[in-house]
Amino acid sequence: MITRETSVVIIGGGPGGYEAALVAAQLGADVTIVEKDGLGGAAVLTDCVPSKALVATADQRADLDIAVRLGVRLGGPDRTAGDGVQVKASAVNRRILDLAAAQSRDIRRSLESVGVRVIDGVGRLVERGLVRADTSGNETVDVAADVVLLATGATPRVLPTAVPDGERILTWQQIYALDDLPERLVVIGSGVTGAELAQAYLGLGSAVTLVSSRERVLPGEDADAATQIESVFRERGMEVLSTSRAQGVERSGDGVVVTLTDGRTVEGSHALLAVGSVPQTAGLGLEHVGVELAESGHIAVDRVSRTSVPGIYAAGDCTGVLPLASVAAMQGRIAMWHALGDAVAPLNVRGVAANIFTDPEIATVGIGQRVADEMPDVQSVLLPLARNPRAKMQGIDAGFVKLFCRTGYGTVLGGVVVAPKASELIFPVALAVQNRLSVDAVASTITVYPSLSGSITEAARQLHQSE
Ligand SMILES: Cc1cc2nc3c(=O)[nH]c(=O)nc-3n(C[C@H](O)[C@H](O)[C@H](O)COP(=O)(O)OP(=O)(O)OC[C@H]3O[C@@H](n4cnc5c(N)ncnc54)[C@H](O)[C@@H]3O)c2cc1C
Ligand SMILES: NC(=O)c1ccc[n+]([C@@H]2O[C@H](COP(=O)([O-])OP(=O)(O)OC[C@H]3O[C@@H](n4cnc5c(N)ncnc54)[C@H](O)[C@@H]3O)[C@@H](O)[C@H]2O)c1
Repeated sequence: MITRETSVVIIGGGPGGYEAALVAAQLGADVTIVEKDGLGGAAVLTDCVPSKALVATADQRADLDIAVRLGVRLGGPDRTAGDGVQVKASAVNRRILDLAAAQSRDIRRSLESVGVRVIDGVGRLVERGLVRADTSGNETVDVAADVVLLATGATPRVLPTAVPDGERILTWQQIYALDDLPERLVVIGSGVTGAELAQAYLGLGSAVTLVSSRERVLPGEDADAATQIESVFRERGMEVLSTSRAQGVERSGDGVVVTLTDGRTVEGSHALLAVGSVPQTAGLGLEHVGVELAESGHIAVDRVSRTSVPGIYAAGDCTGVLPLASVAAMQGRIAMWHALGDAVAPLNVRGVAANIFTDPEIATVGIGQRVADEMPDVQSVLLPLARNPRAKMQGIDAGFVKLFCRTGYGTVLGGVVVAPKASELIFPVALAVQNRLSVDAVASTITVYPSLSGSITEAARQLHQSE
């Protein structure tokens, strides 16, 4: 039985930390959260939320191009969508920062409303069961803890030869301070962050060069999806430099020069580093209590978020399990359910739906092509969206639905959707994967006509397993 005296101290107020705090408060614990930059964490203030708001702005402009293809004329008979449409970066960025700040305030309000004590400051472990916070008001506060949750996130990786200056050599956390749109942006790194932001700036009107260290962009993703997105990038005028690694970036007059490892150089007005993240574990006092780190520097945890030290849990990007806000939040909740004796199921990353907010979006759940290729009893089908009647009406010419199922049984094991708003379309596939539904169960569900989700039931129909 939990008593009010169970003291939970959480270091880090991102999704991993604040969602855990809400659960711990609900279970009757005495909860303190220590956050140094702002509630909501990097997810809300600099990473996930601002980037998705920027993408939403770019999408509005891209929709104008579709409108013109559908016969809409703007401003006169010969005007194309791009004519006269301008993006005011300062207004876009102001809106994004305001939106992030408002979300951070909402999170503070909801935490305080359930009695969570919020300390604005830097937290660290002094010994097992004791957290010290150096507050923004220059005080030192010690809080005794029966349970500690470390949810300190990660920070952008920077190259020693490309030191961000916040003006022209930028991390993704610094782009919202710009007053003007970069005229010629060089994005270094074609992982999810690089791909999303490169396309967003292209859509807003910047000339963009993407420096991709691999043969294709989004190397970790479904190859069919990544190949299609790279084609879209190139068709819309992005310069993609494949198998190119940045050696360093230097300022040069009013711009930057990016030197590649093969000696070539790329000039731009700005460079954006999107070369991954490093876990934020330095200075946390982990060595005082013996919390083990993995070789990558992440805090090692099991599927119920336990570290190597009893009573100390960790969640989110500092664990490196799967760097998504949704997963961080679930790891944090699981930690509290486990620590406070509530019913808990271990984290299942296979059921996690994820989305890349390019245009079109790429949404995935369950097994992917790579795993499917290694399993002898998996069947798959890929249906291009171009054949879908709704897609034709909406002027959608790229995208597809791919489904994986177990041969014989027909159980849905995974799927990939490449489409506008794929993040919404993946839900029925996620529901099928999570609940082990068969392709026949999906196929027998009547969808709206015409709708993009019709392609999901059609793919399921094509995977019907005959006796
Ligand atoms: C550009 C970008 C876009 C993304 N988009 C998405 C998306 O669309 N969907 C998605 O699911 N995920 C997305 N992610 C990933 C997502 O942002 C992270 O998985 C998520 O932020 C992890 O949450 P967290 O709580 O672990 O850490 P964070 O959100 O980083 O929060 C950790 C907090 O801890 C604080 N902290 C650190 N050390 C201390 C200390 N010693 N004392 C006090 N406070 C401390 C930090 O200041 C920070 O506020 C994106 C990531 C990036 C980089
Ligand atoms: N929509 C979303 O949910 C979303 C968005 C952004 C990030 N994220 C999360 O964050 C994780 C990390 O993504 P990320 O893109 O920030 O990092 P990443 O590590 O996945 O990608 C960084 C890329 O930069 C490349 N790179 C490294 N050094 C380079 C160099 N010198 N020159 C050129 N390229 C170089 C790497 O090869 C890699 O492909 C994702 O896997 C995802 O979980 C999620």
